[in-house]
Amino acid sequence: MSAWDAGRPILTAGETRAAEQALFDGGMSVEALMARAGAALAELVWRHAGPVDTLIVCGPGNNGGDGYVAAALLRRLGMTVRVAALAAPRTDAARHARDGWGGAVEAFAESAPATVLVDALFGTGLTRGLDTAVATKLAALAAAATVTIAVDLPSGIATDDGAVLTEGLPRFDLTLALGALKPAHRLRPAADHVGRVVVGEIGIPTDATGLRELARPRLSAPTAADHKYSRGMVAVAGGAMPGAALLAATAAQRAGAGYVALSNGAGGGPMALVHRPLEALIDDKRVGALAIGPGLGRDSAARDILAVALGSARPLLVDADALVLLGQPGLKRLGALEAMAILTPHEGEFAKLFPGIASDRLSRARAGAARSGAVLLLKGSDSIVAHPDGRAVIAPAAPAWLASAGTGDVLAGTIAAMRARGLDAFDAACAGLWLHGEAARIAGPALIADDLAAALPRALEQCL
Ligand SMILES: NC(=O)C1=CN([C@@H]2O[C@H](COP(=O)(O)OP(=O)(O)OC[C@H]3O[C@@H](n4cnc5c(N)ncnc54)[C@H](O)[C@@H]3O)[C@@H](O)[C@H]2O)[C@H](O)CC1
Ligand SMILES: [K+]
Repeated sequence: MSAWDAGRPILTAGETRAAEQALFDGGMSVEALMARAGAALAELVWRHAGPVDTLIVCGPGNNGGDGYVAAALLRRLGMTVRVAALAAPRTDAARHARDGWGGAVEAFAESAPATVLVDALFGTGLTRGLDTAVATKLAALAAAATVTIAVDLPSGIATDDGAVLTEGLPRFDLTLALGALKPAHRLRPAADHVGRVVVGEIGIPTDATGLRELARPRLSAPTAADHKYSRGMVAVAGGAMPGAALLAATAAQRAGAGYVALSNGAGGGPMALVHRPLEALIDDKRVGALAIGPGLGRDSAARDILAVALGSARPLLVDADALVLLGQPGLKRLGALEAMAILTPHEGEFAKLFPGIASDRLSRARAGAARSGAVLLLKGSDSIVAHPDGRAVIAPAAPAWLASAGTGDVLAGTIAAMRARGLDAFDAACAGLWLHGEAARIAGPALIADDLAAALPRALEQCL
């Protein structure tokens, strides 16, 4: 199974509508689908909040409809549940759901708080931020509640690009993603508001999506037939700053590569690290990944080293300074390489390499991959891996302790080890990203990049 198949599907608002439409075309009614969504919501509220007083706030669309259905089911379970509406239902299905509730409907603006707040104001149909009075009231109800649950999405975030359109939007404890995850559940800043996300399976088809969540890679342990080269040989092209290249090389070793060689190193590092000139490495067909960028520097020597790497036939991982030096001519050469390259820019490096791509992070990562013909990993607290064919993977938020010097070098070395063990460029970037995030969780607070490399074997263990 590739990294692609393993991850949970993520659907945009348009893809969700199309997937629902496929069910309707097959003879299902909107009401029947809403009944499933409402049942999933009622079960979630019952399981996570228990029989305490609950307020469900409903909007005019089908998100509100889900709320009415759940209210009726929870009342049947004996729960004390109240419903408040922002406006009367505007869809047939939502009207049908409100009729099924049949109980009192309070005015949203005047509704009193409850222990559990369920936000069914707006979901994928949100077209703009909440009006100030609505946002203020929602925030007050959330602040007074003990448990806050959002239906599909917290009302006030954009489904597809992760933007928060509403000031003062509460951070919910739980979000029930209906049918599938949406980009906003994983892209920041929206993802900061969703809390724990539970996917409610309502039977919509999800296989047509081009976007998935990063999943734990499945990696095999070496067998008796393996030797150091078959486990993966990594070359790291060092430069002016030996520490960063050493970190990348050490990470490649700790991520399971059987043989790691560093060029232009200043010596030092693990005794098992081999020091060899770049010229000797680029013609060595056993080298399954050549990482360039960490510690490369930006001087003329760095340019020469990059030119040598670009002229080699080894699968490349281009990071840090090498991304900055690459420029447009380098980018063109990358796309023509036989082995697909991997680029690992952070936002600043991305902006230099791809001037004029101003959009949300997901679209930027996809456009960068398409333009370069390489797999592009856009680093950040919500890292994205994009393939030139349009597929993309979003990583769940990584520990913020990763924001420290050298952690990017460790990521580069980890991905290089995955590439050298035989994974394709996309799977290698995904696997390395997962291991890196897990190593950060293992290393814990105040980690330094060295700790991260040291924690990689324990992260790797979870993938065997
Ligand atoms: N489509 C289905 O069959 C099912 C959908 N499910 C749930 O429905 C929502 C999406 O429903 P939809 O009716 O398309 O949109 P919303 O309920 O999110 O709201 C649309 C409604 O609100 C108006 N509107 C939009 N933004 C604002 C705003 N800022 N202020 C005021 N009004 C606004 C807009 O004009 C429309 O009238 C999905 O998330 C699921 O929860 C079910 O899961 C299954 C069936
Ligand atoms: K909602």
